[in-house]
Amino acid sequence: MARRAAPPGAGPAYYSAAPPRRAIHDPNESAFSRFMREEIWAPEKLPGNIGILSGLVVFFGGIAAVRTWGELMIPAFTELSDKMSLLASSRSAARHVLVPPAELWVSCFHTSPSRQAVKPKPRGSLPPPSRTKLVKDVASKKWSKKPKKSSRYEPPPVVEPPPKDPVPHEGRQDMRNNEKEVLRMNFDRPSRRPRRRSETSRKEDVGPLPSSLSLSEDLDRRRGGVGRQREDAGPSTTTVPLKPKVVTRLTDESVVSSRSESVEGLPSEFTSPPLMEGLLEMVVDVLGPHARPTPIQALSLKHLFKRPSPSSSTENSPQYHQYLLASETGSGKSIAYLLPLLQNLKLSELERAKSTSEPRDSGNRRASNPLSSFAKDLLHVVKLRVMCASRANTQSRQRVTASKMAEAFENVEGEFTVGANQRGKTHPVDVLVGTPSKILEAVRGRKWDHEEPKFEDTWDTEEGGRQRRRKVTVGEPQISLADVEWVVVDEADVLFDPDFQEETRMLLADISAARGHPVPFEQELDLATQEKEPSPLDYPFNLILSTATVPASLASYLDRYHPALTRLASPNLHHLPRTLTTEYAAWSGGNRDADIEQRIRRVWYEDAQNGVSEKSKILVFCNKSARVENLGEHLREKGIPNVALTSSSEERLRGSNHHLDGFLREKGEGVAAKGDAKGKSAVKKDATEDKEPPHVMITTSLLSRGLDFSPSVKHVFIVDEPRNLIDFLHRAGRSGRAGESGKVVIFGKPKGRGSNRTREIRQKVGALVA
Ligand SMILES: Nc1ncnc2c1ncn2[C@@H]1O[C@H](COP(=O)(O)OP(=O)(O)OP(=O)(O)O)[C@@H](O)[C@H]1O
Repeated sequence: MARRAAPPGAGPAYYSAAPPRRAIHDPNESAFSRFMREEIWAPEKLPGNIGILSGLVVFFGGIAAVRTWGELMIPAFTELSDKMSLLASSRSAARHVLVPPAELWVSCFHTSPSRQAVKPKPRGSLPPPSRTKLVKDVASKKWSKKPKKSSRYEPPPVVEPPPKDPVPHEGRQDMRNNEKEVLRMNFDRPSRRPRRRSETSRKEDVGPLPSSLSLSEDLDRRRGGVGRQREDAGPSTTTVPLKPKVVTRLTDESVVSSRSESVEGLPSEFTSPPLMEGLLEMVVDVLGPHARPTPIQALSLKHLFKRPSPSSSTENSPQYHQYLLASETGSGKSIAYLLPLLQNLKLSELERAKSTSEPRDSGNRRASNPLSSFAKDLLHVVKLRVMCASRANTQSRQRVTASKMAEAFENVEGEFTVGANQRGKTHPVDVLVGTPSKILEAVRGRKWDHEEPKFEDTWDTEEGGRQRRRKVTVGEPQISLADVEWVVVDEADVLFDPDFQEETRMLLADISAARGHPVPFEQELDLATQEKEPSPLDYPFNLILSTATVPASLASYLDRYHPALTRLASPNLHHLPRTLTTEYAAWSGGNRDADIEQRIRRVWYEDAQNGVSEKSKILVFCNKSARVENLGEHLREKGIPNVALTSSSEERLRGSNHHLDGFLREKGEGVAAKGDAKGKSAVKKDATEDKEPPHVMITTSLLSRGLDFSPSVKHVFIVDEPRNLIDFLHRAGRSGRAGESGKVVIFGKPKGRGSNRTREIRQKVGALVA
């Protein structure tokens, strides 16, 4: 490169003051020292390099520190995490959705490790979380020496399986199956609301119908030996000629399906014998000349008309039997138990009259059951006297006058005359009908169970006045049960459910005591419990239990306390009547009352299309009283007269039947003045005569049992989901009775939210179709 020339006149200063800056290369200098000199230590680059270098040191130092810290800490955190299963529900939900490290973090963040060592406490008792404490504790753990990991593979320690239960819990699996079954059977959704007592007690109902309702033969086999004992005992060991392995679960597919096959070998007609002439006459009168016995009646004709042989039954130890009659709704169970009962009463009365000159009226009841009008219908010829223990006939409501009693006994056939009960005379009655509580009241005296002290009492009130408690007078017993020979418990599943079982058992025990053979009575008895050793109840009278459904609690009670019970079951038990069809109606998504109204109008339109002159009667079931009232109001506004009946309805509180009379009367017929629910005994015609009778009755499960609406009611609407399948069977069973056609319409949501539920119900109802 050419050197620049010095300006003219420039001296040596020029050269020293501004020498051109250029590197002086040492030819021996290494590349590294040159790089360090020029790139690192060069004054203009040095500050930047120092910055980069310190950054790198911090970065790698940090990684190393975190790694060491992590190695030490993660086992500690894992341990903590395991112990932190006490997480509250929200956090435990987080555990399930978060990936493990996050889970660890969540756990650590919320819980103090000092709590981990102690047993998890229930939520709510934990103190507020303390993160500071966690850090402190973890810090102390950090310094504890970690055992060095061996490079050699060591197999994990062998964990011995826990020893098996020395005594296996019998039935545990069954219980689990049972629970599943309960879930399957139950229409109820799980609810967080605490159950009220009545709801809890109804829980029994929602249980599975038992597989234990097998016929007696099957039952004996399972018990191993009971059958033998019973064989010795005499005729009560009769087995049922239906398929011996009938197992009646609601969803059991193996239930006998062919009626003709199942009634083989049973009487196919009402004949005399076994019926006595007068009774046969009455059956023909009530049911018509072509009536054939239903399966349960055929079973009754075969087994319940056997009179104990003189050898097995003596004056001092007569032979008594226990029967269960179980068959679907509307299958004629009332006749099945009334015929043998009435015939037996009549025959024993005739026998007694032959052997002694004792007058007929002993003043005591000889049978007790909760059904009267039907019995009265049957008794025109055989002349037995029936009385109904209801509010109208007992002193619990108001003073009974001779005229009131005369009214109450107006329909009693035979020689019965109303006596002056008030003057201490007795009322001879052959059949007493009533609820256990009403009969107990008549037996023990009015207000026998009153909890208030039976004396007058006064005390000072807070306001300074004096309060007076009225004296409670326990009434005189009105009847004696010493002569009771037959007891029928109709709707046995209800009368032995937790709400009523105590009164029912108490009444049975009272009758036994009155007859001089007391039986043990436990006030607080859980019928479903298997804990106690059962002591069979041997009542000194004939006992018939009648029911359309047998819940698990009843089956287990009968198995344990009534081993000698003869179980007679129709093949269609726990199914809908065969003549009942099911239909599903969809909510439109708008006003549900309007949907129901539309469906009602459709029924009547179809009636008109089919040439039916009288509109069909429709029974609508809701779950709540408020819903009943609202729907009633809506229909009334739309010009559909109806009867809305709830437990708090005025008429019901008065104990009157007129609401039913109004619904069941035909056009041109007046409302019954008194007595008969069907209005048959209406003599007085009234202003309602020319009015269009209501064709719709809306109610709750209040009317789902025991009432025979046939043949008036052909349509049942189920607008709210019933509590369980048993409830459904009883509601639907108000129609399609005694071989009459009927239809049950079930409302539900076909799509959208709630449609799964509808599908589920449809499936369950489908399983009930015979
Ligand atoms: N053999 C028969 N032939 C024709 N009709 C009958 C016969 N037996 C009973 N009935 C009629 O069947 C109807 C229903 O009878 P009942 O009330 O006894 O049935 P149920 O089985 O007790 O019903 P639920 O379980 O619902 O109380 C009655 O109207 C009765 O007159």
